[in-house]
Amino acid sequence: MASLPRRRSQGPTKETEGMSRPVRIAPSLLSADFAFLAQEARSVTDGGADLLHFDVMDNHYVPNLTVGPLVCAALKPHAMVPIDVHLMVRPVDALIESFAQAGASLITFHPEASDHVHRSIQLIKAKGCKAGLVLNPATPLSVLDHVLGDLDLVLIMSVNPGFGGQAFIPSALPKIRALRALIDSSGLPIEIEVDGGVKPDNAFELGAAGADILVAGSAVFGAADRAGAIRAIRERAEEGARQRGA
Ligand SMILES: O=C(CO)[C@H](O)[C@H](O)COP(=O)(O)O
Repeated sequence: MASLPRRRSQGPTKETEGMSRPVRIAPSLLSADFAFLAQEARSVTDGGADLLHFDVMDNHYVPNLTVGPLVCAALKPHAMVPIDVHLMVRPVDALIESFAQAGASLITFHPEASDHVHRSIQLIKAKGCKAGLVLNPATPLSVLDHVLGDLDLVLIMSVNPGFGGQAFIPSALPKIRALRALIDSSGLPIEIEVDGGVKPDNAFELGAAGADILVAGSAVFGAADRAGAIRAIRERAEEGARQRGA
C-alpha cells in the first residue's frame, strides 16, 4: 500500500512560517471517460494530481451505479498516486477487504451505511488502509464524537452524494471551519477532505476554511487544460490557507 503523506495538526513553526500549507488535489474519476480510464488517470497524475478519487456507488445507498473492486484493481498499475476510495454503498463492511486488496490506500464510508461505525473503521485499518468517515450535507459533526481519534480523515460532502457536476452547497463552509477548529483543538493529525462542486472559484474559501484535500471531478476532467485546472485549484486553496494563517 502506498502510504499517504501525513502532517501533524499544528500551527506554523519557525521552519514553516511564511510557507504555504500544502493542499492536495484528488480528481474524481466519476467525471472521467470510463472507456479510457487508465489514460484519463494518467492525464491527471501527469497534471499534478496527488490522489485519484474513486467513487463507488451502489444504486441503493445513492441513486447511481458505478464501479467495484475489479475496476480498482485494473486501474491500480496505472495509478501513479494513491487511490482514494469513497464507498457510497450499504452495507460497507463486505467491500472493505476487496478494495484493500484492489489497491486502495484510503477508504472512506458513510456512517449511515454502517451498522457498526467503529468496527468498519477498524476493519479498514486492519487491512492496511487509511480510514475516513464521510459526512453528507445534513449529517452533523456530532457523528464524530466517539470515533474522531480513530480516523485518519474526515470527508465533508458539499453536494448530496450520487452525481458529479452538482452545485456546491454553501453550508459546507461553516461546517469545514467548525471541523478544522475541532481537529486543531484535538491536536490529532486528521485531514479534512472536501468533495462536491469544487472549482477554482471556491478553492480560496475552502483553503481558508481549513480543507487539506480537495476532490474535483467536472472542474478537472471538463477542463481543456487539466493540469491548469489542478494548479488553479491548488494555488487558490493554498492562498486561502495562508490567509487563515495555516
Ligand atoms: O462523490 C461525488 C459525488 O457523489 C463526486 O466525487 C463529486 O461530486 C465530484 O464531482 P464534481 O467535482 O463534479 O462535483
